[in-house]
Amino acid sequence: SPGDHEGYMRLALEQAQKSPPKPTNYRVGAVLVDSAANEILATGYTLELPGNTHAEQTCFTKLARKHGVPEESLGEVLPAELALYTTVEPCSKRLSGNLPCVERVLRLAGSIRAVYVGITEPDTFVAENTGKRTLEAAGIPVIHVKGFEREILEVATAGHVKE
Ligand SMILES: Nc1nc(=O)c(N)c(NC[C@H](O)[C@H](O)[C@H](O)COP(=O)(O)O)[nH]1
Ligand SMILES: [Zn+2]
Repeated sequence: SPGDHEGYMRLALEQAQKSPPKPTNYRVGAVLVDSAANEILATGYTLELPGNTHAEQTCFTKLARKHGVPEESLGEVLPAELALYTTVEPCSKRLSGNLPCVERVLRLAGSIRAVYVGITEPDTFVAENTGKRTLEAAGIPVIHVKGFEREILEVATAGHVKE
């Protein structure tokens, strides 16, 4: 059932499968959950919204629009007990120079209480993703939901040239 960690990660993987394959990023899916109400607040997948957009970023953009606030002030209008599920851990650096999703999660640290990830980021684009350390230092645990690693990696890298 979607009410448990595996259920939400499966939903995030279903989102990732909608992402158009590209050699320069991963196909990622994310689900933002109000864990107190056990309700899904938003879903997102890489490139769902126009521009070079990430799955997690998309969840926040959608909610900001829904609440009529800029993404930076989303923390003021969101419920206080959220969980972010993302198939690949949030980025700590983006080769495009856009704001990493770890920074976007940190802005919502009062609401997002935990981040659930399917896999850590491979080192294809960024040698070392420092997101888990950064988030946990801010009091946001990053928890690995096991069992989807092969499927998530296959979907994430579908646009990459196979060696
Ligand atoms: N967690 C996560 N969600 C995404 O939706 C996505 N595309 C990535 N990808 C991480 C990867 O490190 C960056 O995609 C590259 O660093 C290129 O950066 P851009 O995406 O062009 O800003 N990671
Ligand atoms: Zn990102």
